[in-house]
Amino acid sequence: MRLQKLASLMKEKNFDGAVISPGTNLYYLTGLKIHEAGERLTVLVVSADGNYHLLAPGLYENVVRNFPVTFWRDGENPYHKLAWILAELELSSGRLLIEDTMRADWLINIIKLGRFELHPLSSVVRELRTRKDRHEIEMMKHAAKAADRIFDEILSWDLLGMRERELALKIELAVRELSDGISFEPIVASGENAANPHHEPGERRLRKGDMVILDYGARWRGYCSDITRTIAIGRPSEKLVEIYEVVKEAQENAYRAVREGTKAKEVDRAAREAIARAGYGEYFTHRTGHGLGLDVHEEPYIGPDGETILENGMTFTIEPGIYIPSLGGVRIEDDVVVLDGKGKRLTRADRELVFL
Ligand SMILES: CSCC[C@H](N)C(=O)N1CCC[C@H]1C(=O)O
Repeated sequence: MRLQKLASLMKEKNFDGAVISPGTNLYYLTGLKIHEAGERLTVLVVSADGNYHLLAPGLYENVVRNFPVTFWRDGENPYHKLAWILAELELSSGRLLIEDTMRADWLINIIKLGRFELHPLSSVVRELRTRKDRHEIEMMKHAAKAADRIFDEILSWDLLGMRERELALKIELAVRELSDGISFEPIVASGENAANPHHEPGERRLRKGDMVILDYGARWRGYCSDITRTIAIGRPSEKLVEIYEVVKEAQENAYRAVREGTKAKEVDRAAREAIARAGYGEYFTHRTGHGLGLDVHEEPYIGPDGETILENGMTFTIEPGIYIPSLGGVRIEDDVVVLDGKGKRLTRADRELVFL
């Protein structure tokens, strides 16, 4: 069904076909769970006429069923078989969409098989994926609930003296117990490390006076959640507590700015203005949010350049932050869906500052 939608979109936009390697687009379009297959060529070829054929390594002979497929075994040259599939689907030349994340060595060999004009698959598939249907939103609610429950669990742990990477591992285990897995490696950033938005958890132990950024997410049936809460260990400096309140207000303002018909950049502006008003504008160093779904970062991006007009069914994060070198940082993040014209939080863990 979704493959047929892709085919009609390709027709509409004058593309002849698509070559799709394993990843979230392949899963979204076919439901096939083919993990990144490493170096072994695995591609789905789809024509704008609605025909499609998978080329997969022999390892999948007992896995892929009821789907038009050709297998190749180790020792064979898979590109000979791919050339045959392209010819069968009348795609030996023309305007082709290529999966954005395809390995460069595959792409280089595919280019040699014909005379193509190549374009990124995302330029077309984004039109299908950015608005989630009811089933997708249910999956995302489930992933978000798991993230909320884990935050409550974290608050019951004895965090004082724990190393960042120990806490990250405990969060990862908790996520894995409640869901299908992590949506990305948890971030635990304490004290001055919290000034780095993408800090990699290390050996630092959590101590009194720290603000600690916790950023993690769960996956449910492929769909991601992504939550950030910042907690205090003991009593941090007055400046950090003030910063917390500024970020909380910025996050709330951005959330309230979410409306069907509003541009993504208006939501970003609402957060950015609150932070600038409080005098911390230069310390908010990233966009306000990003789309969320099968990928943890996808369209629509909620940044100062976000021209996407928000529509019902769009799902994204709102996660302003303030990061001050040598002092630390604060970020608060929720997942939001546009429903009935307004934003609705999917993650709902308490946003008041917790002092542990
Ligand atoms: C996929 S790792 C980062 C997850 C995090 N929630 C996140 O998306 N961000 C943290 C800082 C800003 C934002 C980002 O755009 O990377």
